[in-house]
Amino acid sequence: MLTSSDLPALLRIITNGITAIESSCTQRGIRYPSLDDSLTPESLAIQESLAEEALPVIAAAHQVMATLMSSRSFHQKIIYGSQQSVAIGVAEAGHVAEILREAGPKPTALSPRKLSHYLRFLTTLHVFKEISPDVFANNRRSAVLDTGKSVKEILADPDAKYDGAPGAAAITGTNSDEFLKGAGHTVDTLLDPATSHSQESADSPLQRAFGKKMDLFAWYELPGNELRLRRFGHAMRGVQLKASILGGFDWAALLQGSVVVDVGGGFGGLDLELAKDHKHLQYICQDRPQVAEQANKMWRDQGNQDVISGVVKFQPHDFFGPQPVKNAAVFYMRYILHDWSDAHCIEILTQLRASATPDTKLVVIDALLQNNCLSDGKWKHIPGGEAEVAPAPLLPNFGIAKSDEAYVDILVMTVTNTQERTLDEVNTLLEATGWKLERVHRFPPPSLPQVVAIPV
Ligand SMILES: C[S@@+](CC[C@H](N)C(=O)[O-])C[C@H]1O[C@@H](n2cnc3c(N)ncnc32)[C@H](O)[C@@H]1O
Repeated sequence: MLTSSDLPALLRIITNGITAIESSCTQRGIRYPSLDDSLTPESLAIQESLAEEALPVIAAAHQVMATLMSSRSFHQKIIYGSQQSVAIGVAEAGHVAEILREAGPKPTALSPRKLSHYLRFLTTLHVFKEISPDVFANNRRSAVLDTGKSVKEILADPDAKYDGAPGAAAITGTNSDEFLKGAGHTVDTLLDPATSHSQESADSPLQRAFGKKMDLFAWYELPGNELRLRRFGHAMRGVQLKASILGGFDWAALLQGSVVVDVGGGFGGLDLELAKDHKHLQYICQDRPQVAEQANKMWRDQGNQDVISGVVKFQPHDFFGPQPVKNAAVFYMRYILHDWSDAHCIEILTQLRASATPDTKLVVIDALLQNNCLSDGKWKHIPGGEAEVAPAPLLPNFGIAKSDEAYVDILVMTVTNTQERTLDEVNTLLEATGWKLERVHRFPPPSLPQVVAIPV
């Protein structure tokens, strides 16, 4: 007798998951947002509240596609995947989401004929919709590109487009400019004996693309990169992923006046978010002098009370040098270690350890890569140490449903010549620098996990 394919099992996962989502919505008297619904905080909250239930459904749906699609079509989706980045980059550069929100003919530097082809391609990916031939409208997926500004305001000062806006437009612009230019040089960089085994950011594909030899953050400060630096800062500020910062670690339990240091904190978006809920703490956001100065000025100009009153302070500091704060309750870092090779991470963590008190906690917020096979249970003794493994026949790491970190893994190889890490790899860094892994807080994607460590 023939054994059955995985398709019936995948169908059951999809049916059970969607039934659970629908019945939860019915019980709560709400409707799960459709692709045509506006992107409101309420609809985002509904989606977030059902993220766990959605994971196996998304993983199964993609596995059905991988099973049913012809090899040629499936291969084409992979090799031409970068065309998605190109098309959405064109839509962002043309301020299309804002133009469609205002609905009506508006000036654009783009050729209407070419633009309609990019937009139609995006509609096939559920981004924008074509309501009549060559006439497009926003949908829930294209609305993420909308800065909320008027087209007139953007055209009057294009460099300020991302100031004060949600970060998706900024990260789209960053990706379709310097990141994609770097990506085109990846294979050459990996095959060139002069760079193939290098662990230095100066040897990244991005540096090769621009003909420079320096780390990404020094490069951002070169004359001519002013817009890129500003846009990157807004991209990072905009990636709030609230659970990664407000969930997990017990900020409320810290004593009144405790000092929380955000190491390499950029524009301080996370500190301002934390300060909304935890006014009893003092926040010091450290970064390169140019970034710290820009952030301080920006928030003061915007009248941010937490910055003006000193609840959140910006401090210029090079995290490779001695850490000036000697009484920190918490050192935390998001998206820092993934930008640096092991040798450089050891320098950063050693400086923090040298300034830690016996009670200081270290909170590392970065992706944790999950192997795509069954776990050997090595981290069972650490709370949160073992990631959930998907039920068969799904891929153990939930495939596309939990792939955000895998995408960034490949991205950082392009832009900083580094990789995301597994928990084993993070633990190696902690052990080498006098920190002890205490626990891991994990959240549904896209929120990043928190690795909490204490001084040995
Ligand atoms: C990927 S961004 C993350 C920003 C912020 N932690 C966040 O999650 O939004 C990396 C940050 O590290 C900062 N940085 C790079 N090199 C640094 C150094 N040597 N000392 C301090 N900050 C640095 C960059 O300026 C940038 O703001």
